[in-house]
Amino acid sequence: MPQAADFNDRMLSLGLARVSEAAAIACTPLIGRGDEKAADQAAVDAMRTQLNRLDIAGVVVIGEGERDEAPMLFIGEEVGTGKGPGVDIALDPLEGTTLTAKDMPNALAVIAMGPRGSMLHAPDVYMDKLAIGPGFRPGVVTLDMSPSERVSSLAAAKGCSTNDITVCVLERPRHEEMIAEIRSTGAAIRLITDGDVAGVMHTAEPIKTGIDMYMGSGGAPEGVLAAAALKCMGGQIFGRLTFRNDDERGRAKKAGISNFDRVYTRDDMVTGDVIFAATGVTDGSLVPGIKREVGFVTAETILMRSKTGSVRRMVYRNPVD
Ligand SMILES: O=P(O)(O)OC[C@H]1O[C@](O)(COP(=O)(O)O)[C@@H](O)[C@@H]1O
Ligand SMILES: [Mn+2]
Repeated sequence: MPQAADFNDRMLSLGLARVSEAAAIACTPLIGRGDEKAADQAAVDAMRTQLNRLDIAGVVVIGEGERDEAPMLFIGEEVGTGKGPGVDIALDPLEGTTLTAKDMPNALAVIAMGPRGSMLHAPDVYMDKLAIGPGFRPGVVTLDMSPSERVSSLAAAKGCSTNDITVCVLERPRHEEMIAEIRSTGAAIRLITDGDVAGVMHTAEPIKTGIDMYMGSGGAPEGVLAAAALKCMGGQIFGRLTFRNDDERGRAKKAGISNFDRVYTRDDMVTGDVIFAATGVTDGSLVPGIKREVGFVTAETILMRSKTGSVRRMVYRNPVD
């Protein structure tokens, strides 16, 4: 099998865009139809078909779950034609199933690819996350700081008041205390109902999105995908796995994790070069969603490579029946 040195990300990245594109387009008839499962299934099927056309010897590292609970794109599944470089794949065919079912903003089809062995095998548990965009010294905010310390430290680094900071947070009962503490600093909070991959990515383009920092817990798999995105866009992300019970600790052990308290940096989660593609399903601040007009469907993909920091936006318009 060709090794990491053969990871030709220039050409592979173009193929990757077709994969997220196919997943997003497959959701088209299911946007706003109230059926999360059907939307997710459509995205998974389309992503898998397209992924298997790529000349890679891929292994799904971040996928739809373990083999027994996910019929397709399960963790460990081999994908691609097998006739190319050995690669790790992280994917979330529909990141924001509920957002899609309700036609709310920021649902994405997401995939990232790196050389074999370069991505954290994150179990399907929660991860406490903290992210900021590019241009700050390492450690200006850390997971060990309290939420208010993070806001103050970031404001000092930006040379602004805490009132000028906006933090993005998933609206969940588990975040109530954190939200109250952030509010006590005078910072603004952009509450999102779902979709923390987009939430984290928003910190990398603060002028466009108005978001300076992301914090709170969400899926660990989404943490690795967000780390892949920030590796391309610039920015810092920290993640610490959190466990609610022994079953979840067992999942982590099975994934090869022994230190349960470890704080993972962006480059711990994604250790090598990575390429990242996300196609908008519903309209978002970073990428527009699928558009339908009679006879046509249009999809927009953001495609990025960490090696060069290049960002491509690809608009695809295709006739449909
Ligand atoms: O809804 P929970 O259990 O708080 O989990 C949060 C996770 O779910 C999401 O909001 C949506 O993920 P899916 O649409 O892939 O299920 C993620 O962005 C986030 O990491
Ligand atoms: Mn998701």
